[in-house]
Amino acid sequence: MPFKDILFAQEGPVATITLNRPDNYNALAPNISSEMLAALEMCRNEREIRAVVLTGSGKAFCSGGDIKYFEQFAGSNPDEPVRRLLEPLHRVVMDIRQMPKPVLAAINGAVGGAGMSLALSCDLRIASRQAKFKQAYTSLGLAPDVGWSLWVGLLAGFGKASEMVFLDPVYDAEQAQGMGLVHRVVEQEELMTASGLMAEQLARGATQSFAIAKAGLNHAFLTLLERQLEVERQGVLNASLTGDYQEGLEAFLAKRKPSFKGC
Ligand SMILES: CC(C)(COP(=O)(O)OP(=O)(O)OC[C@H]1O[C@@H](n2cnc3c(N)ncnc32)[C@H](O)[C@@H]1OP(=O)(O)O)[C@@H](O)C(=O)NCCC(=O)NCCSC(=O)/C=C1/CC=CC=CO1
Repeated sequence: MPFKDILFAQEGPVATITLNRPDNYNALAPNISSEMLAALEMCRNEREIRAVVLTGSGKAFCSGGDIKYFEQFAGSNPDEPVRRLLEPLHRVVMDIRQMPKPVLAAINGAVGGAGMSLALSCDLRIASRQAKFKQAYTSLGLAPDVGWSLWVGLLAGFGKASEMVFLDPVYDAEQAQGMGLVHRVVEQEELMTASGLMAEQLARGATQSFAIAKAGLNHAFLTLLERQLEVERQGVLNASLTGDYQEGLEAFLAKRKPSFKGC
């Protein structure tokens, strides 16, 4: 299947999906999510595939929602791009969680907003030492979505989730590992080798056993996911109607600090 915004490769039992919009730091617009859905379906249906790697091309893993796409709707329909993006992205996250095979995020660089949600929805994460992590939503005048509040709350805890929401620091890979957001940190040049080796180990594992165990983990920890996605959907739509979001958008595009008014 020809893809425009992702690359798809299969080597034996390991499939690799690469987000491939490097000029926009692999930002998420509707087409890239649709292509991820198609690639995930192939991974699910192809019996030979027993492990999936998700990574990004260039300097970023994924910078979240595509701010240049949001800009096209600024003013008249500010919530429209959020609506258009959320529907396929929610399905991507559900498909990753319901994939009866392990999904490994190979985090090659910057991660922001919904890009973090995407990485955290995977089963395992290896990060390059050059990776950096930013919540990003609230600095844009939006609110976390795509399961972000659930993932970060579960993995890093309520305190760190609050720090990220209110202060929006940029964490490096070691800090992210210390918080439980990534499992391993390796040198940039070793990332794809280390990820490939881990994926091969996963692909040699008891795939049916992994599928049953993953369903059990989902049931124990993620029964709230669908409800959380709905709460976040409503939240980010409400936030997208504020003046502060307009300001956040303009400030990002003008490469300046936003001046929020609180409304
Ligand atoms: C922290 C960063 C991710 C990385 O910082 P840095 O390494 O300093 O890189 P920059 O110089 O800032 O950026 C490099 C170029 O990439 C462009 N870019 C970066 N992020 C985006 C983006 N999200 N959309 C479009 N383009 C992006 C940036 O303009 C630079 O291009 P030029 O060289 O041409 O100028 C940092 O980049 C950062 O903080 N990015 C923004 C993160 C962000 O705000 N993401 C959106 C959060 S909201 C979100 O994810 C929301 C939704 C909402 C609704 C539905 C669905 C999904 O998400």
